[in-house]
Amino acid sequence: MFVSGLELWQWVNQAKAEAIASDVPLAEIDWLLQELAGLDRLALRLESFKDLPKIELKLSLSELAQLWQRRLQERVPVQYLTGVAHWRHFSLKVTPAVLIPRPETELLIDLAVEAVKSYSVNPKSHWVDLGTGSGAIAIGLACALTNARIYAVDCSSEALAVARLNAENLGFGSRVNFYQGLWWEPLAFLKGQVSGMVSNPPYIPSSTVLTLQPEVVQHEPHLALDGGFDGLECIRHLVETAPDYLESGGVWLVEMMAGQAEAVADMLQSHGSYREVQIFSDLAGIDRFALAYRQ
Ligand SMILES: C[S@@+](CC[C@H](N)C(=O)[O-])C[C@H]1O[C@@H](n2cnc3c(N)ncnc32)[C@H](O)[C@@H]1O
Repeated sequence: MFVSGLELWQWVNQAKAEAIASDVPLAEIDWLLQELAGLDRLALRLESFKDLPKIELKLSLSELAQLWQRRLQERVPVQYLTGVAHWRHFSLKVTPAVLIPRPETELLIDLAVEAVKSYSVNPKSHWVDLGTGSGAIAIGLACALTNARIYAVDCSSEALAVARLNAENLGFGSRVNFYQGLWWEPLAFLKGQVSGMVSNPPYIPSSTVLTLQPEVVQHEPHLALDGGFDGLECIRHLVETAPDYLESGGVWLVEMMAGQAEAVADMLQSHGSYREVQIFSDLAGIDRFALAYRQ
């Protein structure tokens, strides 16, 4: 479908006014047009696309307008509307079966790489991503730890289908193995051999989930959000179960919610199987990640 630059520019102006009225970030119009009109950020910022005689859209202008109304009225996240989320340098397919990977989660990969540098890594190392969702962490690990084999687990078969597709599309299909099941359960064959466990598990207290913004509570999978009554049920389980799977010196690395750092550090310290418990903050300065090494 082709539209003139002027027609699209007129639509953008209307969409901007609607975004302001509905308290939706203006940047989301750019995200939509980057995906659906193939425009780059500079052309959008300078509005230079206005002078183009024709622009190819992946859908008609009226379909674009309908999609935008779903964003405004139904509060559907723009990533579900386009089916794409950008995370690190990857374009990941997302559907409502998977959590939209968040920017803060990107730091887990850097923390894993730093942790690897601080002890000598087995070149045939096994790393796991528990609760893989879109596959973001597994793919990030496969890209950053070029000698590692990655094992990614999720209990949702719909999420795993998305994660598999992402790994294939990004060229990591042969380095990441996917398993359906509960946390470590499908990985019994790796007991005592895992060099690193990375997880962004559900960590929001059940009573808080329903108070989250409509984009999250109405559209993202609650299976990916709900961490039980205190939000710590999954993390507690990972603290208790990981020692059977991690090799000595193996890395335990988890994302958590603001306010959980002290409780998670206590769990790791008092378990007796971990050493060098550390807390790291995200770019907003919130204590967000817990890391420890298997004794
Ligand atoms: C917060 S999401 C994280 C998704 C992805 N790793 C990311 O960071 O964007 C948590 C994931 O854990 C999965 N999950 C929840 N309970 C699980 C369980 N008992 N065993 C395995 N996966 C589980 C959910 O399906 C969801 O995909």
